[in-house]
Amino acid sequence: MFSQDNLPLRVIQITRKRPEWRTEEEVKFVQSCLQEIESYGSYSLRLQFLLAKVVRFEWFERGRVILKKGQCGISFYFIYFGSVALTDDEDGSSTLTALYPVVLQKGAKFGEVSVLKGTRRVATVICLEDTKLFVVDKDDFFANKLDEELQEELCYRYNFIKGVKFFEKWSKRSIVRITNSSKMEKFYYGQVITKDITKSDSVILISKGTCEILHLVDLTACPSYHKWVCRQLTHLPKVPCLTRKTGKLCSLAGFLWKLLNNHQVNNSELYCPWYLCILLYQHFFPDHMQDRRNMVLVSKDAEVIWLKKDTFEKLLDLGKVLELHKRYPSDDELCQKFLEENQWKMIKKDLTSSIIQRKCAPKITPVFEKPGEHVHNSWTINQAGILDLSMLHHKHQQYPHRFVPVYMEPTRQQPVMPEAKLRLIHSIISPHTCLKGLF
Ligand SMILES: Nc1ncnc2c1ncn2[C@@H]1O[C@@H]2COP(=O)(O)O[C@H]2[C@H]1O
Repeated sequence: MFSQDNLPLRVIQITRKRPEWRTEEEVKFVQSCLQEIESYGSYSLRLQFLLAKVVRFEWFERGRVILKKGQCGISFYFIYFGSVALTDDEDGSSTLTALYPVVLQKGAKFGEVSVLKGTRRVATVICLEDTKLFVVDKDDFFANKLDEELQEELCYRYNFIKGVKFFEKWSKRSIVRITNSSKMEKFYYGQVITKDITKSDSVILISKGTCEILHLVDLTACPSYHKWVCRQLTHLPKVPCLTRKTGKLCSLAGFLWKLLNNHQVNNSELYCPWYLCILLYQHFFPDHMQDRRNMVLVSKDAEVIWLKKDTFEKLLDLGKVLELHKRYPSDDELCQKFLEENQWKMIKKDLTSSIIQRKCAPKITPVFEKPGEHVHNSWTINQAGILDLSMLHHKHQQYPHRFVPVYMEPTRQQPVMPEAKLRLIHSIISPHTCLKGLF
């Protein structure tokens, strides 16, 4: 069951219990719901868990003063829903007259300054609308050693950022600022960190482990792929899709052949911050240097630190940022790499199968017969995501593959291209002379 703003009522019930009465499963549930709050989500998972154990829920009406300037700090607050204004007077009345009062919205936190430093409140906080808050009391905070945890994590982030070569000339003050606006997160092996780093609003530092940058390449748009296919199929008597000037493998145009191109980055590359470039160039480089291709960042058991783009931008020496520019390989270069790797994969595959079956293959034989007319209608992708160009030759065999139309010769009955769905391919088997019999 959810309240009006999607806060599950169960969270309210759980947070009414004393911390020691909450089960681990309940605390995890609260933790997952509090992810909505940005400032909470910026803590490490361990700290989030500890906070979820002690938070309690509170609801204030519009106009209510939550805390007053000059009081001792006994709690701090996360805004789950609503907004508050900060004022310098005690009753908050100046919010009505101030031209630009400081307003904190859903996702922000406040009241932590006096709690952590043991000082008096530096401002009065008043609700601008009905506001839902999660409160952490000072006693619970210190009893659960959250201050130590908070400090330890902050130090870790600070030291890590300070150690990155890119930041070596930054002042201590700037590093403290960027550290305070950063957050740390751990990702499992294979977990997507961001679907498109070029659109990310953070700069990502990899503090532990390795990441992969994956980029989808449309092979049909790569000249290298066209050349390669021509080379592979030169012995075919007639392949209209390759020879027609306007055709240009037009039959493949409906597909996006998936090429997963791995570019690995890890924390050993800390001092070679090209991985920063990937994230930076979209925002900070001149237009002609920008690369807007979609790139997915995937964790290989990585821990990352997100730096807020806005804070980073404010502190950044834009003159220096150009030094970070590095060109990412073009799609055609990625395609070439893929084809090279593919060739090696296929040699290995052939070698393995020829060793396994060598008794049955006494001499080198071309495996494929001349193809018939049917070849123009279908190539296949098998269950393992392998595009099998050699299947063109097996006209008599019925393979349990899903057939993918490649080229339909325009006839009167069938003048249009067949519908083709996007397919993933991991490698390509091409017609070639088999290694069978060599060993
Ligand atoms: N300029 C500001 N921007 C954001 N938050 C502020 C600002 N000034 C004060 N605060 C918050 O208002 C809170 C008032 O109580 P504290 O002094 O405990 O902690 C303070 C901060 O959390």
